[in-house]
Amino acid sequence: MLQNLDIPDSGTLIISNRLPVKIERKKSKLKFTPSEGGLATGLGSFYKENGSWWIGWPGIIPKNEQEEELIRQELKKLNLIPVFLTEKEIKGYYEGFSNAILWPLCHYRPSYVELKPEFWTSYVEVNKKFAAAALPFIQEHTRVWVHDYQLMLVPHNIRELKESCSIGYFHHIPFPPIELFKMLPWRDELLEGLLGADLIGFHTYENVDNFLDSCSGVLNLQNNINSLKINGRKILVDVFPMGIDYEKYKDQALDTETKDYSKHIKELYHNQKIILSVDRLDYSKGILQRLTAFEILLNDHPELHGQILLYMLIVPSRDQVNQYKKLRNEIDRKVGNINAVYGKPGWQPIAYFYNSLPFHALSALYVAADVCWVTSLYDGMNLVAKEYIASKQESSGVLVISEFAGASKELSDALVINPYAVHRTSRTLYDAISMEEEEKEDRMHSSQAIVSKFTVHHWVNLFMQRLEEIKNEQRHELARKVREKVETDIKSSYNASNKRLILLDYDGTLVGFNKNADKAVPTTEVYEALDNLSKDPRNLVTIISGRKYSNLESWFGNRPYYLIAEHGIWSNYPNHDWHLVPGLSNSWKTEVNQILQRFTDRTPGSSIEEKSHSLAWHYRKVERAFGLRQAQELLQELRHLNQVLDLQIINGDRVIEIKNKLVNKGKAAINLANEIDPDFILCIGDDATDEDMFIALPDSSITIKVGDKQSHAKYYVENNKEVLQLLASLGK
Ligand SMILES: Nc1ncnc2c1ncn2[C@@H]1O[C@H](COP(=O)(O)OP(=O)(O)O[C@H]2O[C@H](CO)[C@@H](O)[C@H](O)[C@H]2O)[C@@H](O)[C@H]1O
Ligand SMILES: O=P(O)(O)OC[C@H](O)CO
Repeated sequence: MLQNLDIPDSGTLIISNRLPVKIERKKSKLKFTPSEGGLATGLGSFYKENGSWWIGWPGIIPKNEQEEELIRQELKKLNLIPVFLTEKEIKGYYEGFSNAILWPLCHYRPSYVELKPEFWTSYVEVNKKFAAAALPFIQEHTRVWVHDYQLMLVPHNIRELKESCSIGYFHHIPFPPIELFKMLPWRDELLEGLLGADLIGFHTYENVDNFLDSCSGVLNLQNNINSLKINGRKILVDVFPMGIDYEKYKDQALDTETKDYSKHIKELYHNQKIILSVDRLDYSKGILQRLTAFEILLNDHPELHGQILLYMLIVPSRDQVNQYKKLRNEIDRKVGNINAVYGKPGWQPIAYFYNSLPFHALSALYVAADVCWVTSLYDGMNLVAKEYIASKQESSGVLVISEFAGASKELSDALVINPYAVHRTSRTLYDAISMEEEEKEDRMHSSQAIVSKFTVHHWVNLFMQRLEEIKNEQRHELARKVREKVETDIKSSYNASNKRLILLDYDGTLVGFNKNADKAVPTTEVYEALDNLSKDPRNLVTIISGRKYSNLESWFGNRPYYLIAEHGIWSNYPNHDWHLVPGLSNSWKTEVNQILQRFTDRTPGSSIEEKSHSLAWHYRKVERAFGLRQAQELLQELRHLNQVLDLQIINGDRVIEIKNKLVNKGKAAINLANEIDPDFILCIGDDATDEDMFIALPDSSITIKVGDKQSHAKYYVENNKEVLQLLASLGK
């Protein structure tokens, strides 16, 4: 058994379902070959260079312990650590949950999903098995990189036991829209599993969006510029389009052996334009649609008979999963049919191969092909497209790629198709075959500029850089968090002072939010904490809120502390009589109210609150995503109007408030501070409006934000419970 690997700082512990090497038993001998599949081909060529190690399944069930040990030792030489799966685990975890639930769901095939609870049980167990296999090699400083949908629970499994290590996760396939993801009975667990990571990456922006939508819709997590907060830990979600090892494909294409083999292929199919497709056998690759489009081309262009060839290379994949078995039969039938109908002596329109090719042979095919044709119905990235481009060093060619492959977003000089539109696709294929040399070269050169820059090395570096950045941010955040040390410092300056101003926001700071604002009433703990503080004559406790003064008066009117309402418009300092800041106009209200009314009529669940000198549009009860969208539109309209009215528009927590610019919490707080001239100021708030106080108060003030958002406050606490704990501890 391996123990305590010495992974250098430059290295990473990679964990994926499949190792980049697969082992097969051929005539009772073990054969080690490179795995197919995007992740293995992408990272497999260079992970060892920086001292990384890779944990995964070698694709074989050892006959006995002796064989298992032999495999371990052989793999160890390649920096690989095997996780062996039993037949039952392969059925339940790999073929079942991974490839009969997650794969079809992520590729928009809900009807292929087999929601069997036993698949989930196996998935949970095997994810634990992978995490357990990794744990002995993980120190607190180790960088762990988990890959793909088969291991979505592993980040959480590792995080539970290794709190501070860096964990990245990359999802190589699409992430479905929330409507599909929500179908899964285990949706919460899967998301929570991923959120054990510090950085979560996807190939495209669309996937990032879908994932964040699910986090918000399923777990009710709000994101802030692609970052999420879990148990006080900040997590980043970002786009990292994967590249290929460009130099490797380029060099292989220029190799003499490759060129000779490519020439041989050309001679074999002399006078025929070779249209190449290369994929794993998978319904997501649009193989049937491709065959239909090719048939249409043959039908519409009899003059091309004998002049073109579809060279279709398919690598066997997941052949024990129902939908894959069916697909294989359908492809066999369709290819046979097209060849039978259109073929003639000396020419078959389709050359179909169902096997895996060694690298040099694949490279020769790329070199020989006049067109590379990618028809994915949905594909995370599609590396074949990029491999083809890298291989076109001395020969020309055209890439025809589906708009549903992630790679199409980068390769704008390729011919982009909708593979479902089979007639149009066949016409695009015709254009590709007949394209002028000059245009081919132009398009290929621009594509090469992109593929050679955004390589797999670039991808790894970028991902690791972002992982380090987020870890640094987490460390920084930790220092800002009010914990034992910070609390002791606050207490000692509190104890050393004689005139203390304590400014407290109300909603989100002293009490939690409630969908019904009237129900967010003060709790016994709130009264206790504030009463306790007020007992000390050196303290001036002040609640400073956006609420109407009537609200504050009804809850706290009989208390010794002071109240400031409507962001500073009303105050009962110094004699507990309410008074208004003079000179404020309300003439703007009618016009703004009309706009708010229009949005309220269009947005079920939203409401308008009229205060004496402000208007607030609440959307806490509106379906989250819809509410946010409506709020964006409303903000835009209000800002436009505000060019004339010159009001303050506050984008708060599920509320947009419009008020006179002359008053804000910052001005109210500093005015009060100037009047009483305290030697200690504590100010706590959670909202955008509280930022005005954090900015306006003197630097010596202790400012605390509730919830760790971007803030001008010096410190933060997680929630209102922590606020009350802190206040209670000061009162002691
Ligand atoms: N017959 C054959 N012989 C030898 N090699 C063969 C072969 N057929 C295919 N391959 C190789 O297998 C790889 C396939 O990678 P793809 O990106 O095209 O799809 P895949 O679905 O496996 O990858 C998943 O991961 C990748 C990487 O993230 C995403 O691009 C993709 O969308 C996602 O589904 C290529 O490197 C290709 O060269
Ligand atoms: O053959 P599989 O099932 O390991 O799939 C390989 C693909 O790269 C999955 O992303």
